Amino acid sequence: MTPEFQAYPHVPRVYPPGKPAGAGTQHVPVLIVGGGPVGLATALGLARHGVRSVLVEADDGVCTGSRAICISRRSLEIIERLGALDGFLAKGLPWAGGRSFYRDEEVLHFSMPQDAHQKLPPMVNLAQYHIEQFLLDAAERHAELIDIRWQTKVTAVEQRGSGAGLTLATPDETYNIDTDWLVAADGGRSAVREALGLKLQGTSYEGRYVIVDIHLKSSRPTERLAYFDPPSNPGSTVLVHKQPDDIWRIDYQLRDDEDAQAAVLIENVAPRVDSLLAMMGETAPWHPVWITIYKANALTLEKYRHGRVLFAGDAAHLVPIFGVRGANSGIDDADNLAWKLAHVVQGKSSAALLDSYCDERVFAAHENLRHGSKSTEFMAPPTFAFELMRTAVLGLAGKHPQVRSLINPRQTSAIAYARSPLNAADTDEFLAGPAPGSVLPECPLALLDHGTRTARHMTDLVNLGQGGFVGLYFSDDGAVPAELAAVPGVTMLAVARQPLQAAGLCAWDHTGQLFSLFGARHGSFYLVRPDGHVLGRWHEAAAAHVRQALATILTREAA
Ligand SMILES: O=C(O)CCc1cccc(O)c1
Repeated sequence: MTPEFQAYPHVPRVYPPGKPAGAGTQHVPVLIVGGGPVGLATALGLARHGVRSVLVEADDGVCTGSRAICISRRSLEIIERLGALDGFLAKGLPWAGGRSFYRDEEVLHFSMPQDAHQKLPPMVNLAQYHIEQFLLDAAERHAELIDIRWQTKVTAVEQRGSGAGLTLATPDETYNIDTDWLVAADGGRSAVREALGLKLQGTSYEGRYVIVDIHLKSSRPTERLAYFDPPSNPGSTVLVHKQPDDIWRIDYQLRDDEDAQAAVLIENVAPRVDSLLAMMGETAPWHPVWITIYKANALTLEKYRHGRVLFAGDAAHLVPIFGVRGANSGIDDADNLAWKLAHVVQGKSSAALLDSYCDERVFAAHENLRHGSKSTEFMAPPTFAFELMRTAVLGLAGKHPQVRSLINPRQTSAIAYARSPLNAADTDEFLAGPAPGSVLPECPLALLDHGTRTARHMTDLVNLGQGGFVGLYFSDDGAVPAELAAVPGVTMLAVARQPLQAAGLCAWDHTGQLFSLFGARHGSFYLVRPDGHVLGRWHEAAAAHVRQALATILTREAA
C-alpha cells in the first residue's frame, strides 16, 4: 500500500506583504535581497555593527520543504556571534561521523575532528525551516535595524555608480527604492544576477538524485550513512541522515534511463524506501513528507563584487550537496561580508575593502567546489573511468585501510585565506598556531574580567571585540604593554600563563595548552579580525606593527 503523506512538524508563520517606508522613492544604505539563511545572516551581521538594512523576500515566511540539513561547527561559531545559537543547539541533532557500506560490507567508519578542546559539535542536523526560523527570530529582536519586507519581489535593478535603484513588487503595489549597497542573497535563481546579466561558470553534473524526507520513529544514532550498491537498491548510491522530530533525509541516485517526473511519484519512491528501511532493519511505519529531484552543480560567478552590488550564497555559487558546503559556505560569505560592508557604510574603511570580500570568498568557493566536485564524482560517477575507479576503491577498502580516505565524504571545514591581500605576512617564525588568514583553533580557557572568572573558549574571545578587532597578547603574568593596549580600534586581551598582573580582560591559560597551540611565547601577539580569521601575528609586536596591519583595512580613501 502506498504510504500517506504527512506534513512537516513545523507550521511557519505567514507574513503579510511588506510596505514601503513612505511615499516616493526611499533611500536605504543597504538593501538585501533574499530572506534565506544567507540574507538573514548578513542582516544580523550588519545589525551587530549598528548598520540598518532593508531585507526583501519574495515568499511569505520561512521556506517550506527541507533543503539544507547539516550545519557545521564553523557556521555554529558564526551563528553564535549573530545571537542565534541557542535554537540550533536545542533543536539540532549533533553528530561527529558516519559509516559507508559497499554492498553489505562496512568499508569506512569516519569521524570529524572532535576533542575535549571543542565547545561546539562538528555538525548538527536540522531542517532549513528551523535554520531560517532561528535566524529570523534573532532578526526580529533587532527590528529597529532590520526592516524585513515579505512577499516582495525584485522586478528591475538599475546599477548606478553610487548604488542601485530597484523596482519592488508586492501583491498590493509596486514601488522604487534606492540603495547605496545591494546584497544579492536571493539563491540559485537570483533575480539580481539575472537582471545584471551575470552567468555562473563551472560544471553541471548529469547524475540525478531523488531527495526524500520521511517521518519515521527510530532510535538510531545521528550519523552520516552512505550505501554504495546496496542489496536494497542495487546499482544505486544512497545517503541517509537523521533530522529532528523523527524526520529522515534519504538521497538516492537514479539510473540514467529513469524518467525524472516518474521518479518523484510516491508509488515509485515508496518501494525504494521500503527496501532501504528493510535492509537497515527499520520496521516502524513511515510516511513521506517531501520529495524532490537534485542534480549537482559546481558553479560560481568569477567576481562577487560588481560595483555596488555584492553576491553571496547560492546567488554567487552553487556547490554540490555532498560534503555539505551549500548553506555553510553561504553563512561564511555573510560573515565575511557583513563586517566589511559595515566598515564601509560607517566610513571606517574605503569601498576597496569589499574587493577583499570578493578575493577571499571566490577563493573559498573554488576550494569548496574542488572538494564538492571530488565528493560528487565519488557519489555519482560522471564517466565510466570514475565508475571504474570507485568500484576498485570500494572493493579494496574492506581489507586495505590505505584506500579508505578516498571514500571519505570530505565534510566542510573552515577555509584559510592563505593568500588574502589583507593578511599581514609573517615576519617572525611561528612553529605552530594559525597563520594569517586562518581561523583560531578552539581551546578552553578561563576568562577573567576584573576579578570575575568564567569558563570560556578561544572562539568566545572573538565575540568580546563586539564586531571589531581583537588583540591577543601572550604574557607570562597577564600584563599587556601600555603602547599595545593603547592601539585604537582593538579590544586588547592578555592570554596569561599566570594572571598575576592581569588588569581588565585576561584569558588565563589554566590548562597550559594555549601557548603551544599558538606557537606563542611571552610577548607573542595575534591580531584577529571580526570574523575570527587571523590578520597578523608577531613574537615581539610593537604598536606600529598592529597599526600598519589595521591600516590595510581602516583606510578612508574613496575606491
Ligand atoms: O552527507 C552529505 O554529503 C550530504 C547531505 C545532504 C545535504 C543537503 C541536502 C541533502 O539532501 C543531503
